[in-house]
Amino acid sequence: MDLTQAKEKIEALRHELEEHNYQYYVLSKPTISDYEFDMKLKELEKLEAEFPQFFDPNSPTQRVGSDLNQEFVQVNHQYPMLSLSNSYSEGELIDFDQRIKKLTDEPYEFVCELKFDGTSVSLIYENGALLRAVTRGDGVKGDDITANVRTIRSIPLRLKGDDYPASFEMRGEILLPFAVFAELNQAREDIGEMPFANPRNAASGTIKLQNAAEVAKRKLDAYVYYLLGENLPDDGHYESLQHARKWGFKISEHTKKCANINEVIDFINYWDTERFNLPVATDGIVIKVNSRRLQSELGFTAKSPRWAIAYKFKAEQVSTTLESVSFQVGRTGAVTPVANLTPVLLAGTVVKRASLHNADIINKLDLHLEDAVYVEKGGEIIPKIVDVNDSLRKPDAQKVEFIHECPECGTTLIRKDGEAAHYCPNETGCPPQIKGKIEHFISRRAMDIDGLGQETIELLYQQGLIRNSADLYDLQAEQLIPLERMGEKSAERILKSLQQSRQVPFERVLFALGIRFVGETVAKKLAQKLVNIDNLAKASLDELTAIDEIGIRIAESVIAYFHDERNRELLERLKNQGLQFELHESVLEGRSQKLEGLSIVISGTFEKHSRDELKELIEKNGGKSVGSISKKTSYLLGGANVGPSKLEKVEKLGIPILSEEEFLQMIE
Ligand SMILES: NC(=O)c1ccc[n+]([C@@H]2O[C@H](COP(=O)([O-])OP(=O)(O)OC[C@H]3O[C@@H](n4cnc5c(N)ncnc54)[C@H](O)[C@@H]3O)[C@@H](O)[C@H]2O)c1
Ligand SMILES: [Zn+2]
Repeated sequence: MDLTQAKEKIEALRHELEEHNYQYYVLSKPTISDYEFDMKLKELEKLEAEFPQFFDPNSPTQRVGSDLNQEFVQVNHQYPMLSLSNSYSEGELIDFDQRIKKLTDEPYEFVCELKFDGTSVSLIYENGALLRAVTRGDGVKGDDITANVRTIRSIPLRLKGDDYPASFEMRGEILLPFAVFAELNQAREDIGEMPFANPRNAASGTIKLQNAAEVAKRKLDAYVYYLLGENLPDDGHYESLQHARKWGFKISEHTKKCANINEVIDFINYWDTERFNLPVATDGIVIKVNSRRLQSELGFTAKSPRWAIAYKFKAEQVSTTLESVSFQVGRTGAVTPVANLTPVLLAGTVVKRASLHNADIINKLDLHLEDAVYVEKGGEIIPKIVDVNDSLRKPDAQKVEFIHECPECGTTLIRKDGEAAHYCPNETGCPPQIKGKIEHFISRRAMDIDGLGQETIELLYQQGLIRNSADLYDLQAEQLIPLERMGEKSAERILKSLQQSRQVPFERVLFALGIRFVGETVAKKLAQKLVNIDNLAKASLDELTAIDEIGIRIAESVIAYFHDERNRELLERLKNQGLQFELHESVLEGRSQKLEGLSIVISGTFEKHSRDELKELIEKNGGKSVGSISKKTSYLLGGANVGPSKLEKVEKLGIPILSEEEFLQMIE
């Protein structure tokens, strides 16, 4: 390779890696696997070492990938938040041990920790209280996510005991346990939202939401793993963590002290498969030198500490045969292909099926029946097919084709522009969709009908007693009692609960209707803004998209819903049954139009109200709360610590700044 070629290659790699960093850290939507990313990074590192004349401090090899986001206030880290160097083999670990031996004469121990796969956070404690929580950002400064972090129950807001340092920093990982992740994705799929690819992306996406109440609903969890500060209780990192546990921090019980690198390797081998029994995603093991004094002697490179290394598990792969592909229709009509495999042992469990997600993936793999396929189990729970060994393919093998008709009702499937999934459009006539809609309608967060579950719905459907949610309200005791596993008592309970559901507030009724993309939060927004169903049915695209958080996709879906004659009939019947289709009077109280036509940006921290409360006040008084400053912004509602870039912008555009006091006077 000559100099020009090297320079070109280096620049191309830097550019490509920067793009992947952005996809991964800012958008939480990576497009290549971590392994592929790390291999490209290593290639760049090698080239940069070979051609030092092209050194650049801004290269992805020299900096941690940035998660900074303009919507948050940024704060400088007291201690830089770095990455960890990665290794994928025992050999690299032995090299790591050798490098330390060269740098010091004294004996040392290692601490092995699970590498939790989430998003890192810095927590600042002062006098035993959580003062601030900040993301890693670009390593030097991060986004202030304190309000969101306060909703995580495993992060103590007040510490226990009295022997903690007056001021210190705790580092940890915010994550979403598998079970919560599965629930969240189910809820997203229920309303036709794209599910998250894995728990890590879900956690990093959640922690950057603008609405702390929404974050609280997602039930994030966190482990902490590193203490920083001046007067720490112990020189040992391991021992410090044991103290911190007594102060109320959640520390993994699987942290272990190891006397030498061989013990480290044993620990790694044990967790290579055992990690699949954990309730949370892990992607490796972190190995740290225990003594802090030695840590500071060893110091840092530009990007990572010399006293620690991450060993990353390669996702385990096995080869097996693809027997057939079946197509499942979900409750929103989305059709999911599933691969049926010759059963094979993978990471401790027998795998018979793998997710294929959508038609694009089938085409990309160029799947044929009887193919030898590689199956992998990564951060997700359901394994996936990652590759095909096409050298083993028989010449007459049959290509896997995506179906054109719904396997449940025969309707021709459709695919919307820009969407990967195929849908059965027969919303009111396709059995899984009918049942799915009714199940959603009766669910706890919607109409909350007691005594009715998936099985009973199935039964009532088979008996021809229900075809939509309004049919539920026509059910009679004598129709229910003869049903299998029913009885007078259960029938009574169902009818009573249906009766009570007539009091369920409008916003939940709206959510229960199961309009595509109208989840709980959107339903609430629509109800509060438009007050009753008739206004909603009449609302134009412009009116709908003018509402905070309602984008074109949701607006179009709402319009299409009311456009459908069958939905209008259904609503008429539900109205006649006495369900709530209007906001309750008590909610309407305290509303005004004092801020009509004003769009206000909130920034900084306030004394009397949280940012969420202020947002609600703006909306309650007819104003619009927007995220970023533009020419159309009427005011900046500024508290303490308004970001400098925001201040600069309002000055340039001549936008007046309101204090919290002034704002409250405006709406008095
Ligand atoms: N697929 C992509 O497009 C893409 C893009 C960028 C980065 N990545 C992946 O991200 C990784 C680099 O990200 P990174 O810089 O966050 O490094 P990293 O995730 O490999 O390691 C550092 C992080 O580990 C976490 N961690 C978990 N448990 C820990 C413990 N016990 N002690 C210390 N830290 C712990 C912390 O959040 C810390 O920031 C690479 O492995 C790369 O594969 C992938
Ligand atoms: Zn169908």
